[in-house]
Amino acid sequence: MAWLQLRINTTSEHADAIGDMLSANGSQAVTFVDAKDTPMYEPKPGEVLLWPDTQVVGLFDASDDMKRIIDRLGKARVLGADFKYKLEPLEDKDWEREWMDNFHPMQFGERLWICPSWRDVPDPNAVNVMLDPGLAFGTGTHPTTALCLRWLDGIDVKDKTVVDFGCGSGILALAALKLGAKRVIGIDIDPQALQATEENARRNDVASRLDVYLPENQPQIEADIVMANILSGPLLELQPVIADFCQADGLLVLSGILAEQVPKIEAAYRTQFTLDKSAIDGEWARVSGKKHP
Ligand SMILES: C[S@@+](CC[C@H](N)C(=O)[O-])C[C@H]1O[C@@H](n2cnc3c(N)ncnc32)[C@H](O)[C@@H]1O
Repeated sequence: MAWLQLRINTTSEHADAIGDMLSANGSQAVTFVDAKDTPMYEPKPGEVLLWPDTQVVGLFDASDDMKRIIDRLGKARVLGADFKYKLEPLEDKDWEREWMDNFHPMQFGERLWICPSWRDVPDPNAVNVMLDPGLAFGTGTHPTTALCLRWLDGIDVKDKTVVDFGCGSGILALAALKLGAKRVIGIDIDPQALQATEENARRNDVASRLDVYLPENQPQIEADIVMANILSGPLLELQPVIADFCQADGLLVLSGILAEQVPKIEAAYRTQFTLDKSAIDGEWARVSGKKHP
Protein backbone atom coordinates (compact mmCIF):
# COMPACT_ATOMS: atom_id res chain seq x y z
CA MET A 1 0.00 0.00 0.00
CA ALA A 2 1.30 3.48 -0.86
CA TRP A 3 1.28 6.28 1.73
CA LEU A 4 1.63 10.05 1.91
CA GLN A 5 3.16 11.87 4.88
CA LEU A 6 1.88 15.32 5.75
CA ARG A 7 4.30 17.25 8.01
CA ILE A 8 3.26 20.41 9.84
CA ASN A 9 5.61 22.40 12.07
CA THR A 10 3.98 23.83 15.14
CA THR A 11 4.44 24.39 18.88
CA SER A 12 3.82 21.99 21.77
CA GLU A 13 0.76 24.12 22.60
CA HIS A 14 -1.01 23.39 19.30
CA ALA A 15 0.43 19.94 18.47
CA ASP A 16 -2.37 17.94 20.10
CA ALA A 17 -5.13 19.93 18.40
CA ILE A 18 -3.44 19.60 15.00
CA GLY A 19 -2.93 15.85 15.58
CA ASP A 20 -6.66 15.51 16.34
CA MET A 21 -7.52 17.42 13.16
CA LEU A 22 -5.32 15.15 11.07
CA SER A 23 -7.03 12.08 12.58
CA ALA A 24 -10.45 13.60 11.98
CA ASN A 25 -9.46 14.12 8.34
CA GLY A 26 -8.51 10.54 7.68
CA SER A 27 -4.90 10.26 8.87
CA GLN A 28 -4.22 6.58 9.69
CA ALA A 29 -1.52 7.48 12.22
CA VAL A 30 -0.26 10.67 13.82
CA THR A 31 3.20 11.06 15.30
CA PHE A 32 4.92 13.96 17.03
CA VAL A 33 8.60 14.54 16.33
CA ASP A 34 11.16 17.10 17.40
CA ALA A 35 11.25 19.85 14.75
CA LYS A 36 14.66 21.00 16.05
CA ASP A 37 17.21 19.07 18.06
CA THR A 38 15.92 19.74 21.56
CA PRO A 39 16.90 17.32 24.33
CA MET A 40 13.85 15.99 26.14
CA TYR A 41 13.92 14.66 29.65
CA GLU A 42 11.86 11.77 30.84
CA PRO A 43 8.20 12.46 31.55
CA LYS A 44 6.70 11.87 34.99
CA PRO A 45 4.24 8.96 35.10
CA GLY A 46 1.17 9.86 33.05
CA GLU A 47 2.77 13.04 31.64
CA VAL A 48 3.18 13.52 27.87
CA LEU A 49 6.00 15.89 26.96
CA LEU A 50 6.27 17.57 23.58
CA TRP A 51 9.15 19.58 22.17
CA PRO A 52 8.75 23.41 22.04
CA ASP A 53 9.09 23.08 18.23
CA THR A 54 7.06 20.02 17.41
CA GLN A 55 6.42 18.54 14.00
CA VAL A 56 3.09 16.76 13.65
CA VAL A 57 3.20 14.01 11.02
CA GLY A 58 0.05 12.47 9.59
CA LEU A 59 0.07 9.30 7.54
CA PHE A 60 -2.49 9.23 4.73
CA ASP A 61 -3.51 6.68 2.17
CA ALA A 62 -1.99 7.79 -1.17
CA SER A 63 -5.46 7.71 -2.74
CA ASP A 64 -6.82 10.31 -0.26
CA ASP A 65 -7.81 13.68 -1.72
CA MET A 66 -4.99 15.69 -0.11
CA LYS A 67 -5.94 18.98 -1.74
CA ARG A 68 -9.39 18.82 -0.13
CA ILE A 69 -7.86 17.77 3.23
CA ILE A 70 -5.31 20.61 3.18
CA ASP A 71 -8.01 23.16 2.26
CA ARG A 72 -10.07 21.92 5.18
CA LEU A 73 -7.11 22.10 7.58
CA GLY A 74 -6.44 25.67 6.42
CA LYS A 75 -9.85 26.70 7.76
CA ALA A 76 -8.77 25.82 11.32
CA ARG A 77 -7.80 28.80 13.47
CA VAL A 78 -4.60 27.20 14.78
CA LEU A 79 -3.30 26.76 11.21
CA GLY A 80 -4.78 29.43 8.94
CA ALA A 81 -5.25 29.38 5.15
CA ASP A 82 -1.56 29.79 4.25
CA PHE A 83 -0.14 27.32 6.80
CA LYS A 84 3.19 25.71 5.90
CA TYR A 85 3.28 22.00 5.35
CA LYS A 86 5.30 19.35 3.55
CA LEU A 87 3.63 16.50 1.72
CA GLU A 88 5.80 13.61 0.68
CA PRO A 89 5.32 10.05 -0.52
CA LEU A 90 6.42 7.38 1.93
CA GLU A 91 8.20 4.49 0.32
CA ASP A 92 6.26 1.29 0.90
CA LYS A 93 8.47 -1.15 2.77
CA ASP A 94 8.12 -4.23 4.85
CA TRP A 95 8.94 -2.31 8.05
CA GLU A 96 9.44 -5.38 10.20
CA ARG A 97 11.80 -6.88 7.63
CA GLU A 98 13.64 -3.58 7.33
CA TRP A 99 14.32 -3.55 11.08
CA MET A 100 15.43 -7.17 11.00
CA ASP A 101 17.74 -6.52 8.04
CA ASN A 102 19.43 -3.74 10.02
CA PHE A 103 20.03 -5.77 13.19
CA HIS A 104 23.39 -7.52 13.00
CA PRO A 105 25.56 -9.46 15.47
CA MET A 106 27.44 -7.06 17.76
CA GLN A 107 30.41 -7.67 20.05
CA PHE A 108 30.61 -6.14 23.54
CA GLY A 109 33.92 -6.30 25.36
CA GLU A 110 36.11 -9.35 24.88
CA ARG A 111 33.79 -12.34 25.02
CA LEU A 112 30.23 -11.30 24.52
CA TRP A 113 28.22 -11.22 21.29
CA ILE A 114 24.55 -10.33 20.87
CA CYS A 115 23.27 -12.07 17.74
CA PRO A 116 19.84 -11.66 16.16
CA SER A 117 18.24 -15.09 16.51
CA TRP A 118 17.67 -15.32 12.73
CA ARG A 119 21.35 -14.84 11.82
CA ASP A 120 24.48 -17.01 11.93
CA VAL A 121 26.92 -16.38 14.78
CA PRO A 122 30.22 -14.86 13.61
CA ASP A 123 32.26 -16.69 16.27
CA PRO A 124 30.90 -20.01 17.55
CA ASN A 125 33.48 -20.01 20.38
CA ALA A 126 32.35 -16.65 21.78
CA VAL A 127 29.65 -16.16 24.43
CA ASN A 128 26.74 -15.79 22.03
CA VAL A 129 23.36 -14.48 23.16
CA MET A 130 20.73 -15.25 20.51
CA LEU A 131 18.15 -12.50 20.74
CA ASP A 132 14.77 -11.55 19.32
CA PRO A 133 13.67 -8.46 21.28
CA GLY A 134 10.11 -8.62 19.92
CA LEU A 135 8.32 -5.54 21.22
CA ALA A 136 10.61 -5.08 24.23
CA PHE A 137 13.50 -2.63 24.61
CA GLY A 138 17.03 -4.00 24.38
CA THR A 139 18.89 -4.98 21.21
CA GLY A 140 22.33 -3.73 22.22
CA THR A 141 22.20 -0.86 19.73
CA HIS A 142 21.26 1.67 22.43
CA PRO A 143 24.27 3.12 24.30
CA THR A 144 22.69 2.44 27.71
CA THR A 145 22.44 -1.29 26.99
CA ALA A 146 25.90 -1.32 25.38
CA LEU A 147 27.42 0.33 28.47
CA CYS A 148 25.94 -2.40 30.71
CA LEU A 149 26.97 -5.22 28.37
CA ARG A 150 30.58 -4.00 28.28
CA TRP A 151 30.59 -3.77 32.08
CA LEU A 152 29.18 -7.31 32.41
CA ASP A 153 31.77 -8.68 30.02
CA GLY A 154 34.49 -7.20 32.21
CA ILE A 155 33.44 -8.79 35.52
CA ASP A 156 33.32 -12.33 36.89
CA VAL A 157 29.73 -13.53 36.59
CA LYS A 158 30.37 -17.26 37.03
CA ASP A 159 28.07 -18.87 39.65
CA LYS A 160 26.74 -15.49 40.75
CA THR A 161 23.12 -14.56 41.45
CA VAL A 162 21.98 -11.57 39.44
CA VAL A 163 19.00 -9.19 39.45
CA ASP A 164 18.13 -7.47 36.17
CA PHE A 165 15.77 -4.65 37.18
CA GLY A 166 13.92 -3.42 34.06
CA CYS A 167 14.89 -6.44 32.01
CA GLY A 168 13.16 -5.42 28.72
CA SER A 169 14.07 -8.00 26.08
CA GLY A 170 16.16 -9.81 28.71
CA ILE A 171 19.37 -8.86 26.97
CA LEU A 172 21.36 -8.20 30.18
CA ALA A 173 19.82 -11.17 32.03
CA LEU A 174 20.75 -13.48 29.16
CA ALA A 175 24.23 -12.08 28.85
CA ALA A 176 24.73 -12.78 32.57
CA LEU A 177 23.38 -16.31 32.21
CA LYS A 178 25.54 -17.02 29.17
CA LEU A 179 28.55 -15.70 31.09
CA GLY A 180 27.87 -18.36 33.73
CA ALA A 181 25.49 -16.80 36.29
CA LYS A 182 23.93 -19.38 38.60
CA ARG A 183 20.54 -17.68 38.74
CA VAL A 184 19.02 -14.51 37.33
CA ILE A 185 15.87 -12.67 38.42
CA GLY A 186 14.37 -10.43 35.71
CA ILE A 187 11.91 -7.74 36.81
CA ASP A 188 9.86 -5.43 34.59
CA ILE A 189 6.65 -3.45 34.78
CA ASP A 190 5.81 -4.52 31.22
CA PRO A 191 4.37 -8.04 30.87
CA GLN A 192 5.51 -8.11 27.21
CA ALA A 193 9.07 -7.59 28.40
CA LEU A 194 8.79 -10.53 30.79
CA GLN A 195 7.43 -12.65 27.95
CA ALA A 196 10.27 -11.61 25.61
CA THR A 197 12.82 -12.32 28.36
CA GLU A 198 11.42 -15.81 28.93
CA GLU A 199 11.28 -16.57 25.20
CA ASN A 200 14.85 -15.42 24.75
CA ALA A 201 15.93 -17.56 27.71
CA ARG A 202 14.37 -20.64 26.10
CA ARG A 203 16.05 -19.74 22.81
CA ASN A 204 19.40 -19.74 24.64
CA ASP A 205 18.71 -22.88 26.71
CA VAL A 206 19.06 -21.01 29.99
CA ALA A 207 15.39 -20.79 31.04
CA SER A 208 15.89 -23.14 34.00
CA ARG A 209 18.18 -20.54 35.65
CA LEU A 210 15.87 -17.55 35.09
CA ASP A 211 12.75 -16.30 36.90
CA VAL A 212 10.83 -13.21 35.88
CA TYR A 213 8.50 -11.04 37.94
CA LEU A 214 6.34 -7.98 37.80
CA PRO A 215 7.52 -5.54 40.52
CA GLU A 216 4.49 -6.29 42.69
CA ASN A 217 5.51 -9.95 42.88
CA GLN A 218 9.26 -9.51 43.06
CA PRO A 219 11.01 -11.74 45.61
CA GLN A 220 13.14 -10.37 48.42
CA ILE A 221 16.60 -11.60 47.59
CA GLU A 222 20.12 -10.32 47.98
CA ALA A 223 22.08 -10.87 44.79
CA ASP A 224 25.80 -10.77 44.00
CA ILE A 225 25.14 -8.48 41.04
CA VAL A 226 22.36 -5.96 40.42
CA MET A 227 21.78 -4.31 37.04
CA ALA A 228 19.21 -1.59 36.37
CA ASN A 229 19.04 0.11 33.02
CA ILE A 230 15.99 2.30 33.60
CA LEU A 231 15.78 6.08 33.54
CA SER A 232 17.27 8.35 36.19
CA GLY A 233 13.84 9.21 37.68
CA PRO A 234 13.03 5.61 38.66
CA LEU A 235 16.67 4.98 39.62
CA LEU A 236 16.37 7.77 42.19
CA GLU A 237 12.86 6.90 43.31
CA LEU A 238 13.63 3.19 43.62
CA GLN A 239 17.08 3.60 45.18
CA PRO A 240 16.10 1.75 48.39
CA VAL A 241 14.61 -1.17 46.41
CA ILE A 242 17.51 -1.45 43.97
CA ALA A 243 20.16 -1.07 46.67
CA ASP A 244 18.44 -3.68 48.86
CA PHE A 245 18.67 -6.25 46.07
CA CYS A 246 22.46 -6.04 46.34
CA GLN A 247 24.24 -7.98 49.07
CA ALA A 248 27.22 -6.62 51.03
CA ASP A 249 30.27 -6.50 48.71
CA GLY A 250 27.92 -7.09 45.75
CA LEU A 251 28.25 -5.23 42.46
CA LEU A 252 25.85 -2.69 40.99
CA VAL A 253 25.50 -1.24 37.51
CA LEU A 254 23.05 1.52 36.62
CA SER A 255 22.30 3.06 33.24
CA GLY A 256 19.58 4.97 31.42
CA ILE A 257 21.22 8.07 32.89
CA LEU A 258 22.00 11.19 30.86
CA ALA A 259 25.58 12.36 31.42
CA GLU A 260 24.43 15.49 33.28
CA GLN A 261 22.31 13.37 35.63
CA VAL A 262 25.32 11.41 36.93
CA PRO A 263 26.02 13.60 40.02
CA LYS A 264 22.45 13.13 41.32
CA ILE A 265 22.58 9.37 40.83
CA GLU A 266 26.02 9.18 42.44
CA ALA A 267 24.82 11.19 45.43
CA ALA A 268 21.87 8.84 45.93
CA TYR A 269 23.89 5.62 45.69
CA ARG A 270 27.17 6.71 47.27
CA THR A 271 25.64 6.28 50.73
CA GLN A 272 25.77 2.48 50.30
CA PHE A 273 28.21 1.88 47.43
CA THR A 274 31.82 2.66 46.62
CA LEU A 275 31.43 3.99 43.10
CA ASP A 276 33.70 3.54 40.07
CA LYS A 277 34.42 6.39 37.69
CA SER A 278 31.27 6.76 35.57
CA ALA A 279 31.48 5.70 31.92
CA ILE A 280 30.02 7.83 29.13
CA ASP A 281 28.77 6.84 25.66
CA GLY A 282 27.46 9.82 23.69
CA GLU A 283 24.93 11.59 25.90
CA TRP A 284 24.41 8.49 28.09
CA ALA A 285 26.22 7.35 31.21
CA ARG A 286 26.81 4.30 33.34
CA VAL A 287 27.32 4.35 37.10
CA SER A 288 28.73 1.24 38.75
CA GLY A 289 30.12 0.31 42.11
CA LYS A 290 30.48 -2.12 44.98
CA LYS A 291 28.24 -2.28 48.04
CA HIS A 292 29.85 -1.47 51.33
CA PRO A 293 30.72 -4.57 53.42
C1 LIG B 1 15.71 1.04 28.87
S1 LIG B 1 14.83 -0.46 29.04
C2 LIG B 1 16.17 -1.56 29.44
C3 LIG B 1 16.00 -2.95 28.86
C4 LIG B 1 17.22 -3.83 29.01
N1 LIG B 1 17.50 -4.11 30.40
C5 LIG B 1 18.44 -3.17 28.39
O1 LIG B 1 19.40 -2.89 29.09
O2 LIG B 1 18.41 -2.93 27.18
C6 LIG B 1 14.05 -0.21 30.58
C7 LIG B 1 13.07 -1.29 30.98
O3 LIG B 1 12.70 -1.02 32.33
C8 LIG B 1 11.32 -1.21 32.48
N2 LIG B 1 10.91 -0.35 33.61
C9 LIG B 1 10.72 0.98 33.62
N3 LIG B 1 10.38 1.41 34.85
C10 LIG B 1 10.37 0.31 35.65
C11 LIG B 1 10.09 0.09 37.03
N4 LIG B 1 9.73 1.09 37.82
N5 LIG B 1 10.17 -1.16 37.51
C12 LIG B 1 10.53 -2.18 36.69
N6 LIG B 1 10.79 -2.05 35.36
C13 LIG B 1 10.71 -0.82 34.86
C14 LIG B 1 10.72 -0.85 31.14
O4 LIG B 1 9.47 -1.49 30.95
C15 LIG B 1 11.80 -1.34 30.17
O5 LIG B 1 11.55 -2.66 29.74
